Amino acid sequence: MKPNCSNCLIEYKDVTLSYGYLDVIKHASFTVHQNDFLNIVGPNGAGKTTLIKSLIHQIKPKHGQIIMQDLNMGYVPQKLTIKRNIPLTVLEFIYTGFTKQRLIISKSDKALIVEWLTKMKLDTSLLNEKVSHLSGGQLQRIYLIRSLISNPEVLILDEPASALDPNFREYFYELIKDIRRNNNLTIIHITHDLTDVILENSLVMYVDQEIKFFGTYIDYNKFEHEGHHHD
Ligand SMILES: Nc1ncnc2c1ncn2[C@@H]1O[C@H](COP(=O)(O)OP(=O)(O)OP(=O)(O)O)[C@@H](O)[C@H]1O
Repeated sequence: MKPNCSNCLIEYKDVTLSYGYLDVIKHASFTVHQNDFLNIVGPNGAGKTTLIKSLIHQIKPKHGQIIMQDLNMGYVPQKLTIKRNIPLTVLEFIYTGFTKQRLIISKSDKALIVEWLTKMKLDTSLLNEKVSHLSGGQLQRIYLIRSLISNPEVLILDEPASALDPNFREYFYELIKDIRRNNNLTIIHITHDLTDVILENSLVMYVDQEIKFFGTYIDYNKFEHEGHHHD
C-alpha cells in the first residue's frame, strides 16, 4: 500500500510496537519525506532501535499501520553482528550489499568497492582480509560501505559513529551530507549526540515510548529549553 500523505515515503499511523506484552512504542504517528534528515533521540531503552526495526520489517506493529513506498533501504545496525568465525573477506562482505549479485564479482563491481574503501579512508589491502579480523572502527566503516554501495533511497543509521574516532566521525558526517545532497538521499539516524550532524533543515524526533517531539532542530531547542531534558 502507498502512503496517503502527499509526497511522503513513509507513513506511521497510530503504531504500537511490542515484545510480548511489553509495549515499547505507543501510538506513533509521523511521516518521512524524500530528502529528510531525521534524527531520532531519546534515553536508553526508549524504543529507538525498535522503531527502526519496524521500518525494515524485522518487527510488525501490534496496532496501527506502517505504509511505505517500495524503497531500497540501506541499514547499519547498532550491534555489528559479525561472528568471529564467519569466513567472509571484506570484499565478499561488502558485495552482499549489492542489490544484484553474481557468482563471480565483476571487475567494475570490484573497482567500485575499492573506490569506497578509499572514500572511507581504509587501506585497499584490507580487501582480502577476513572481516572477523577487523577492529570495531574498521568493521563499522565496512558496514557503512555495504549500506551505501547500492545507492539506497533511504539510509538508516543506528548510532553509526559509536566506534569511529573523532576525526573520522566528522569526515563521515560530511560525507553522508554530501551524498544526501547529490543523490536526494533520505536519512533516518539514531544518535545520542546531535551536535555532530545537525543541518539547518534537520528534523528531530524525541522518543520515550511515545513521540514526545517531532519537528525542526530549531523548534527542538525550544522544546528542550521549556524544561525538557534528555540524557
Ligand atoms: N528482542 C527483545 N525482546 C524483548 N525486549 C526487548 C527486545 N529488544 C529490546 N527490548 C526492550 O525494549 C525496550 C526498548 O529497546 P530499544 O533497543 O528499542 O531502545 P533504544 O531506545 O534503542 O535504547 P538505546 O539508546 O539503549 O540503544 C527496552 O526496554 C528493551 O529492553
